[in-house]
Amino acid sequence: MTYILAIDQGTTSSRAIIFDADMQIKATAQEEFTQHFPRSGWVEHDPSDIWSSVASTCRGAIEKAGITAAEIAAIGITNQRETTLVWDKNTGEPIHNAIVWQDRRTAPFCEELRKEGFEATITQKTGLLADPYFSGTKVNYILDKVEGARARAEAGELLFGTVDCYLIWKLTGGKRHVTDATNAARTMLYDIRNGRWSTTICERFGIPMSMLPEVLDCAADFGVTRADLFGTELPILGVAGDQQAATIGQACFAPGMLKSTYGTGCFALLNTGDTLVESKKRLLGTIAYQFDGKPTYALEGSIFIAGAVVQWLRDGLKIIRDAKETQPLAETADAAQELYMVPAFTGLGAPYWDAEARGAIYGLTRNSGPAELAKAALESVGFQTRDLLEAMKSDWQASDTDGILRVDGGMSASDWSMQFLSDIIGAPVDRPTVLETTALGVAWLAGSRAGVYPDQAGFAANWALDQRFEPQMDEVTRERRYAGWQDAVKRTLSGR
Ligand SMILES: Nc1ncnc2c1ncn2[C@@H]1O[C@H](COP(=O)(O)OP(=O)(O)O)[C@@H](O)[C@H]1O
Ligand SMILES: O=P(O)(O)OC[C@H](O)CO
Repeated sequence: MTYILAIDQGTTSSRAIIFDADMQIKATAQEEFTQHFPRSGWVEHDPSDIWSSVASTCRGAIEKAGITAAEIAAIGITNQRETTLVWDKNTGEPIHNAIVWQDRRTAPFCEELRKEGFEATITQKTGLLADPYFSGTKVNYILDKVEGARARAEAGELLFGTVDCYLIWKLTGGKRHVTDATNAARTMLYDIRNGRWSTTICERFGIPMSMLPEVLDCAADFGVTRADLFGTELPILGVAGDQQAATIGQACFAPGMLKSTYGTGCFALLNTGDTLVESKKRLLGTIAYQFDGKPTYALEGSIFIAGAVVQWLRDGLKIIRDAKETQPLAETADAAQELYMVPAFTGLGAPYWDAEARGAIYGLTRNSGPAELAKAALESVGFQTRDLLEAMKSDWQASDTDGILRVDGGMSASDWSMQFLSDIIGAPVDRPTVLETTALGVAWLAGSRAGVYPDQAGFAANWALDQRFEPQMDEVTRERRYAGWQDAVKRTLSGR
């Protein structure tokens, strides 16, 4: 039997999944690791936690599957995007903790970039915005704050990488310093039109080009693992950032196809083919995937809080013990009460990009209780998705897919949430049988490159529907509820 090992290095946990020759999950191992919050709005990971959790989950998954490493044809890697690492080229030692995508510490530098009019250059070249979310300003921060770092970088002693790049460096024993085009596209340093690092942006950020990895296609030769790690050398043949890997796993290969992943946050990607759309609605332009040196572009809407609002009901309000309890609670909510919860816990992402906004609940009465709050929390995810889709519709009119939204991620298991989502966007929502689409996407990249999985058309044909949710809400109610949400958001924005 032949297997593929998919590594999914996420924000709060690392997962390793063994897929069999039929692309079915054979075994999974998962490990959470510590989040560091040194100050309000700062989020860091210890690079040794990232590495050790990946190494041990890989070994754990192999053991659980009851196979030997020699039966693995290839490894695929997918990862939390934008999170930034800088390490010493000679010792391999990181010079700072990894600065996580959620970290807001570089907001003042971003403000500076906006004021001097540099944001237009960033958007033109990278498709992104001058926001702390992306890697570039984080690299600049590390070079500024760690004593002697900039001089060491200029002397060619330091390397930068996103999480995929760091893992490849570790897995190959420091032999390869490479990344893939989708991860490069999230750095704010990569010119996604011309497929090369931008000298203009690197110069403005004071980042020497010698720090940057080589950029490869998503299915490519990323090197082989050290033989002592798993007992044999294994080729790494597929890499993609997690939201792009989910787009691939959902087989959104045709322009107009759209997926939305509901984990901690929500990330919607619309395939725009050869066209890099310049959003007028503050969505991001990015690379969906790159094969044979040719990028396929996407419009992306990023929402920072989706499933995390359910975690807040559990850990903050303590009105549920398990995420699943939200559904029966929401079902018993008083239909006459129309609460709106705007979960701007860490500001609002697309299309508002308001880092200063904070969460709010509107419409509370003496009769409002856990059921109404749970319902409002689940609805907030649907409303936020509608915001993204409205922005996408105005940026991209060429869709011939009837607006069908393919969903995945932990929260897509909630039927109630997916029905409300369909109701409020007024379009079908398709949930596939495999909810681990991120890992599947990257397993397919590696497996097809290794010659054990089907080609793109064969893989797309393999996509299987678990359930389609059709809109049941009448038009008048839909538009009244959405107007209520828009009003709630307007009242929540910081007005900066
Ligand atoms: N049945 C459910 N109903 C509502 N939310 C859920 C349900 N199951 C999981 N979630 C939410 O989904 C998220 C976990 O999804 P996952 O894809 O594992 O996220 P991540 O990869 O970002 O850690 C959590 O935030 C959790 O609150
Ligand atoms: O690790 P996740 O699933 O929270 O995904 C994080 C995204 O890649 C951030 O852009």
